Amino acid sequence: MPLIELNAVTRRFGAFTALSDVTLSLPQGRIGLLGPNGAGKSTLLKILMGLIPPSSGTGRVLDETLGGDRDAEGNWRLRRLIGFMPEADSLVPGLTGVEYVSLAGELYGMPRREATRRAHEVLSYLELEEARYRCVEEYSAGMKQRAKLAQALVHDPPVLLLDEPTSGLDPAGRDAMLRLIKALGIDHGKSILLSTHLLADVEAVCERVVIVAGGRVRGQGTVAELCARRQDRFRVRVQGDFSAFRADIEGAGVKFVGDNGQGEWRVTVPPGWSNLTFFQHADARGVVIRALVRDDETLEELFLRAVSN
Ligand SMILES: Nc1ncnc2c1ncn2[C@@H]1O[C@H](COP(=O)(O)OP(=O)(O)OP(=O)(O)O)[C@@H](O)[C@H]1O
Repeated sequence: MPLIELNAVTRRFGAFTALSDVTLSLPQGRIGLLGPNGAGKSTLLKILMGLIPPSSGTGRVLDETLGGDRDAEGNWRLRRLIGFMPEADSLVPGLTGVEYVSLAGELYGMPRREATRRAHEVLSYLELEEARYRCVEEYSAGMKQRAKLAQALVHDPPVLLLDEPTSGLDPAGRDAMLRLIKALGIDHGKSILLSTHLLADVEAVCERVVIVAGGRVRGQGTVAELCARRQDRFRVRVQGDFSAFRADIEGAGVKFVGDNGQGEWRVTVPPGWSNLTFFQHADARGVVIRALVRDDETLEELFLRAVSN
């Protein structure tokens, strides 16, 4: 059964269209929802949880339908399938870690004893065992994020929707959070939709990625496929009168992405390119190639290419 299926989902807020005609079919597993701020990621997460309906279009999360005339019971079932970690600070001041997470469990419909038992369990799993009787507002940023993750896990849902889970964390805190999320997927079989504007987060955790920008899906595939679409790039440094050489290799399909005007270039090469061709053209024009080093497009650059076309 697919994790998520969406058919032409559109969401408007007044005259503004936050999501436009989104059609997706995503398998269970760890999926990155990647896009710049304002792309529509949070809107999509809210639709997937049944918090807001689509303006038009239909969809499913596992065996629960979205949209249409969902009854209250349907939305309730959907919320039991899903644990949600919001981006905004959702911690309740004055509560200890255990109280906060058990309260979330009770809100999901768990009996109090069961909710408390699970709260201890998930807090220990998320490395908050020592801190569980301290007030959540005294937690460090990393601990707060883990407490938010704990409340998403308390009812043991098969699906986790995580909105910018590394937001506000230092590098060590980020690594810890990403490691925990990945383990939830791999060791505990959770399906994860990780919404983020950070490609490195997706690379660290996810098998698949959906790129959204301006309310539309701009690309999707496995993280491995995305990496394979990276352009082959080189840094070239030449000496001599290079204008004819430049024109020759341009004619052969080389594209210039950087040029300092003094014979230092960053270029992309066409598929099947052999580096020997650089040297043959250089020879023919009496130009010396001083340096030729591989400098492939970063995933960040690839991502920018995807969202800007
Ligand atoms: N309730 C609302 N009323 C009006 N506009 C809204 C509402 N919710 C979201 N929007 C608009 O929809 C667009 C997409 O917002 P959304 O929060 O889904 O983006 P996002 O990708 O999650 O970005 P961010 O990471 O900044 O939250 C934004 O331009 C936002 O201003």
